[in-house]
Amino acid sequence: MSEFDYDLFVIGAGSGGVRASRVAGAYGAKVAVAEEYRVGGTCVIRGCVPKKMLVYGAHFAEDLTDARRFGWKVPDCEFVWPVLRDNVLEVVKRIEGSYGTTLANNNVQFIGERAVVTGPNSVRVGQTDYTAGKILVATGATPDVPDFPGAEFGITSNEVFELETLPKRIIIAGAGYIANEFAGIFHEFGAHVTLVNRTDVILRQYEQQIRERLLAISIAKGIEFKFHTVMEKIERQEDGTLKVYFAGGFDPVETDMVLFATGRRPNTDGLGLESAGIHLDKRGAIPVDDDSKTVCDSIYAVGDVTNRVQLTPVAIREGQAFADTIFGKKPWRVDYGCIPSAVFSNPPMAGVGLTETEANMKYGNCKTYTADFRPMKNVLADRDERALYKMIVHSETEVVLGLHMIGPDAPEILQAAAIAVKAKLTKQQFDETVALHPSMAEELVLMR
Ligand SMILES: Cc1cc2nc3c(=O)[nH]c(=O)nc-3n(C[C@H](O)[C@H](O)[C@H](O)COP(=O)(O)OP(=O)(O)OC[C@H]3O[C@@H](n4cnc5c(N)ncnc54)[C@H](O)[C@@H]3O)c2cc1C
Ligand SMILES: NC(=O)c1ccc[n+]([C@@H]2O[C@H](COP(=O)([O-])OP(=O)(O)OC[C@H]3O[C@@H](n4cnc5c(N)ncnc54)[C@H](O)[C@@H]3O)[C@@H](O)[C@H]2O)c1
Repeated sequence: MSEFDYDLFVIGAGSGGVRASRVAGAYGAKVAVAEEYRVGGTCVIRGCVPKKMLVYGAHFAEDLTDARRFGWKVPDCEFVWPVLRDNVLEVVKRIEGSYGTTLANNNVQFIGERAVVTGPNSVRVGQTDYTAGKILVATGATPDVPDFPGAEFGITSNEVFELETLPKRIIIAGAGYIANEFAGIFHEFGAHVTLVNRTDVILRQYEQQIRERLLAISIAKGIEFKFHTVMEKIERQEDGTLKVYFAGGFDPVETDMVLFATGRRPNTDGLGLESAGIHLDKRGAIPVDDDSKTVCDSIYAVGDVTNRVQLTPVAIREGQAFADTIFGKKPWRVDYGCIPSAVFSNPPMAGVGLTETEANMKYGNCKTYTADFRPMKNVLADRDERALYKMIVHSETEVVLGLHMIGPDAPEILQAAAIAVKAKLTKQQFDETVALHPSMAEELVLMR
């Protein structure tokens, strides 16, 4: 008999926590997972999954317009938000249910409440104390909302999926992932979208030419950008609309909705980690080593709460590596090199490996190749939107160091190409691959 109630107690049933719980359970460990909201976490309930479904739904606005150029007699169409919203929420509920079933099938005990750490081997849920050989903190992150008068009148990505009605005008704070994805979504739903950003750089971590192409296309579509400013105050007016004031001499603007997309901070408030001697970094994240272990030998942390890479597949890998290493006797570590990522903006962009600036800093002058083209579908649709692919290549070895793209289906194309970049293939090996014609992806092997 173990001296503890559980071999593993997981706090948070999101991407990282569910993977770690079910894999540890499958290895025969006695596992409990506590979740204060809904099984599935951010990705399933109010992140990647419903977001992607809204991206699909929103894109019909352009598809239906383009269809006429392809010979379809499309009558004037009406978009009914509650239908899309409720269908998306229904699918989310089904996925949540299947996550619960997976936990049960792997003998993981589910506790639907908030848990806090009370010591190296103990947690508290409500009035009940539990002990565990290992504790895994997988509590994710939460929207970081700037503090200024009236900020409470804005919403975050937590609320955006359940709106009663769609705004006709929306101001989005931030110019990162969520801001650009929802700018595309709301614009296609017919709203006037304004993005407000402290600098004039959007999606800073992406390749400059690619993000500049997104900015140019977004502006051409009618999305408005207010750069070098921040919101200073929001007032709610008698008719329910909002008046937003900006720093730096910009006139106030009336709007129906404000969405904060200003980053996500680790969910560590009141989590009791100090009871185990764990101190947070200045972003509130839990510091961990390469095995996701904290300074306390019995406590580990994975996913957004560690603020390493805030992406679902990374949280899942960290959870899997933890469970394999600790409960499966198969130790391995997550490799953070060449993580592909995408922004589901309109059009979407995606990238893997080094940007040109990063590559030049690391290796000196690198070679770059680009393909700047109008996708065939856009030609017939008479849509003046060009795709751009960019490859960064080591000047001596010819190894492809980075691949970046914007255009239709860029995330789908990049996932496959990321295998080649991760495998350190050379430009010549790309070129030796026969093009698949006609496709957009063939540009990858035809770049000059
Ligand atoms: C709008 C949006 C879109 C996104 N889109 C993408 C995308 O397209 N691709 C991508 O890779 N990533 C995307 N992400 C990021 C992705 O959702 C996260 O990186 C991922 O969910 C992190 O997983 P996690 O396990 O660390 O945390 P989470 O999935 O957030 O899970 C943490 C869980 O812990 C629970 N919890 C917190 N504190 C406690 C406590 N004390 N007790 C019990 N339970 C607790 C929370 O309720 C939550 O369910 C998106 C995020 C957002 C917000
Ligand atoms: N497609 C995807 O994979 C995807 C989609 C959505 C979210 N995510 C993940 O979720 C994380 C959070 O998304 P996000 O868009 O909120 O963050 P982000 O880090 O991508 O962007 C935050 C933006 O807010 C700005 N900002 C920060 N503080 C501010 C302040 N006080 N006032 C004004 N502007 C401020 C930043 O300059 C930046 O433009 C992302 O970093 C990403 O890891 C991923």
